[in-house]
Amino acid sequence: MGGPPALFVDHLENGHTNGCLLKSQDTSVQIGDRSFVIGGSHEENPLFLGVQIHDKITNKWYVSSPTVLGTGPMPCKAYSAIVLKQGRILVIKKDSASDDSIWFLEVDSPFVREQRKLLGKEVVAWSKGVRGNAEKPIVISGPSGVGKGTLITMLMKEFPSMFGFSVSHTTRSPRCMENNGVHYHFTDKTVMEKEINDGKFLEFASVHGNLYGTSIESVEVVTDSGKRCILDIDVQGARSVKASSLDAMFIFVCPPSMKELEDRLRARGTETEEQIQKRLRNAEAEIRAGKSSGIFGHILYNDNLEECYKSLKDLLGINDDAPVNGLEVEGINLPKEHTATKMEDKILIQETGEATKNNMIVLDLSSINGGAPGRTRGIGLDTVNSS
Ligand SMILES: Nc1ncnc2c1ncn2[C@@H]1O[C@H](COP(=O)(O)OP(=O)(O)OP(=O)(O)O)[C@@H](O)[C@H]1O
Ligand SMILES: Nc1nc2c(ncn2[C@@H]2O[C@H](COP(=O)(O)O)[C@@H](O)[C@H]2O)c(=O)[nH]1
Repeated sequence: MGGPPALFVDHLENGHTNGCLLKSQDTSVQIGDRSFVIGGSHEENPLFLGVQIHDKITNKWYVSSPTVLGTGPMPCKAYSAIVLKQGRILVIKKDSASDDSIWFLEVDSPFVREQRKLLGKEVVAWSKGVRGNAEKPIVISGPSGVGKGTLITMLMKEFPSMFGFSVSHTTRSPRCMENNGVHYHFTDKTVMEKEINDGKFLEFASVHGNLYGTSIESVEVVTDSGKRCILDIDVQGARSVKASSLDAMFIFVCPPSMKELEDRLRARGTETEEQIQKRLRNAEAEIRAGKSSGIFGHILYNDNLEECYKSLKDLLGINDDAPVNGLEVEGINLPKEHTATKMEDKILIQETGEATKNNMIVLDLSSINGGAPGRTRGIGLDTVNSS
């Protein structure tokens, strides 16, 4: 984005900071002692909308743009920006596609504060606004070899358009039947560590001697396709997700016995004897944590596979009559030219310009949930004729 134009500073110094359009395509909002200027393109990724911060007390711009977490919106002609509670800014893109019009920029939400502490730098996070209440993502954990992957494969095969798998990153080598980008994103430790440091991961953990992690993008890709996202991750990762705002359902899968777990791991034939021993040692601690940590709302025993699969479907509220198709992703169509006004938890969007039909769109934000990393769900939408 380069240095901010003097025009910005003038406007900020003159106090025209709350939702006021600075240039045809730039908007600034003030939260506490800081102004957030939204516009142009991001310093490191020109495909994304830029964000810069101005400190009112020192009257100085932050030297570099904040680290941006999550996939942000692409730049467009103009934006409205409205300050919400909990350090969030609602960003409405003008003249954009219906699946790309509503975004939330978190500048001081609990997630952003935690990430700022963790990464030791200034951070903001984007999440796209989604209409209605999509079903919660599902986190499935359990010791290696218990059958998580088998159960997930069965679910995805039976309901291909209802569920989508969050493809994790890992530093372990691929097994012979595994494909990059399908089973995992296979990567190098140094590359993955850099990406973790850049805030690209929702969670990560060292598991059985390798690094594994769920990128924010992996979850977003599934959510955007309208499918319910499934994460197959270990207990440490589940703990991190529980602490995030993903608002997921947590399921732990137990083996019928340690002997059976060992037999399954051996029969799978994918690990060396040394790796099997390591996985079995870790399994005991994982099962203890799975049962007692309070992370998991549901525990399944995978003894008989068909019975366990049926219990999983019951838990997820699907049975043989369930629709095979996933949810339609409903867009939010906004007039090209409009003004946006906040009234408590509602945003009134009034069409302007010559072709106005006196239609007002009301965005109801009273039930929004989720947020960065991922999507902000639960936006209500109403159209009112104001003539
Ligand atoms: N109920 C079951 N009875 C017998 N064998 C099973 C059962 N469930 C799964 N298996 C077998 O156990 C092996 C391990 O299953 P799977 O690979 O799904 O485990 P996982 O929990 O995903 O392991 P990891 O965490 O290492 O990825 C596979 O060979 C699978 O076919
Ligand atoms: N914390 C995370 N754990 C993950 C992730 N992806 C997989 N896993 C867990 O690792 C073990 C081993 O998997 P394997 O494929 O090597 O057998 C297993 O328990 C998975 O649940 C992740 O992204 N984050």
